[in-house]
Amino acid sequence: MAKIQGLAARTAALRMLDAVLRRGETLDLAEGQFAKGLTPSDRGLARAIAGETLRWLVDLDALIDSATKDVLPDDAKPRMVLRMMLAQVFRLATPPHAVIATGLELLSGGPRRLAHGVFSTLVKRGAALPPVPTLPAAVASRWGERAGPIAAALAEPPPLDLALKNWKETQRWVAELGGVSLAPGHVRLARGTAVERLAGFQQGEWWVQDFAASLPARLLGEGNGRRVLDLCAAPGGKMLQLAAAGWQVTALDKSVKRLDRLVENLDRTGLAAEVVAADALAWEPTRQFEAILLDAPCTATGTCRRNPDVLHRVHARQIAEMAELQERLLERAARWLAPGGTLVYAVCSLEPEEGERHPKPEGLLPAPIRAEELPAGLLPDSEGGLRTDPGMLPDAGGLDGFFVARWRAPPA
Ligand SMILES: C[S@@+](CC[C@H](N)C(=O)[O-])C[C@H]1O[C@@H](n2cnc3c(N)ncnc32)[C@H](O)[C@@H]1O
Repeated sequence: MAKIQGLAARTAALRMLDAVLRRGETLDLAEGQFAKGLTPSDRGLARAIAGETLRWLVDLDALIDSATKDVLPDDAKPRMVLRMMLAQVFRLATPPHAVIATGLELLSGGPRRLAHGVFSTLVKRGAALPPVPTLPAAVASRWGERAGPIAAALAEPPPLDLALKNWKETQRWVAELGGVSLAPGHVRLARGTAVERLAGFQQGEWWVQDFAASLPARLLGEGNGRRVLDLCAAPGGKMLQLAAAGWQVTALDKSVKRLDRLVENLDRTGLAAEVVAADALAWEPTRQFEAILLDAPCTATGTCRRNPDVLHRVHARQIAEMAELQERLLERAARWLAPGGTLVYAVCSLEPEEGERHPKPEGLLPAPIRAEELPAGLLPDSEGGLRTDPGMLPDAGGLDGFFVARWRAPPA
């Protein structure tokens, strides 16, 4: 089978799509499972095919339905293969003959003629995708008036954001890497930049972190040696920011595998933190903290530009489950703050149930985020929380969707 060039990548992409759409797995997990044995370029291709198929799924299905007499079942293999074939032609500029050779091979023993016919009809007809992907109806309804701008931002994968260890060197890295900066300590590069070959990576001068993801730690300010608990810390982007800002960090996470990546990140950057592998729902600290950053587990719908699987596998049930877990984590974190200490809560979710709708944790006081603490173009909401979404800062390349809130423990 693997004799046809590029077939291995397509086979992996098909399995990844099946895992996301039928079993509700994340695209990252599916990639790790089905593309891990591929060459880096085949792995990149498999991810691109699966990612673009998920990003444009509604529009690809509309094209397929416009060219078939009988509607193909949603989960039938011919539909899945056709979605991939069209995504390659329309999004990845793959020549049709290469798409046909690999696509039909995936259907060996199946309705190849049907797939060939639908594909050729659409290509000959000059069919095209719309300029902006159509969101699944349930997602559009959840995101309400922000659905349009978010969908517009989804049309392309996002740029590459870096967080710098030393903020004072922002202009140096902007010049050296050829990027732009939206705030001190931030550099934005064009999408598709190969990270590991860039100057400063091996030396640990920066790490990859979406600009929105850098905002929660910024809202804790300078540490000056004070103790912060980074609760749910792995793989550690925010932990590195806190350590670089002079905090004495305790980084806790329950995933040993993700903590391995956190330790690698500490080694590469030469920053320090106490690392704790524990379940935050069971763990108890031996002393209180001057600050806590709770970057809670969430549905991650705010990362839809990079992870378009969230458009299809996150539903009301997952949102409700995450909201309940976040509530329990918030309750515990609130008890671990020293008098006068600050709690910053963050989620990379676009769902209000995981953000704005969480009540203030019992026993804490509001510590509203102020406009002057935020980068140009972003404002706090009327309650002093911060909401970002991919449709914001459109001229600068957008940013992930986050919700951030801040509270304070009463003084002693
Ligand atoms: C949003 S990610 C954290 C990202 C991280 N703060 C960063 O900046 O790189 C959420 C993390 O919560 C962890 N997690 C989920 N449930 C947990 C629990 N009960 N106790 C501790 N960690 C948990 C997951 O393993 C995951 O690493």
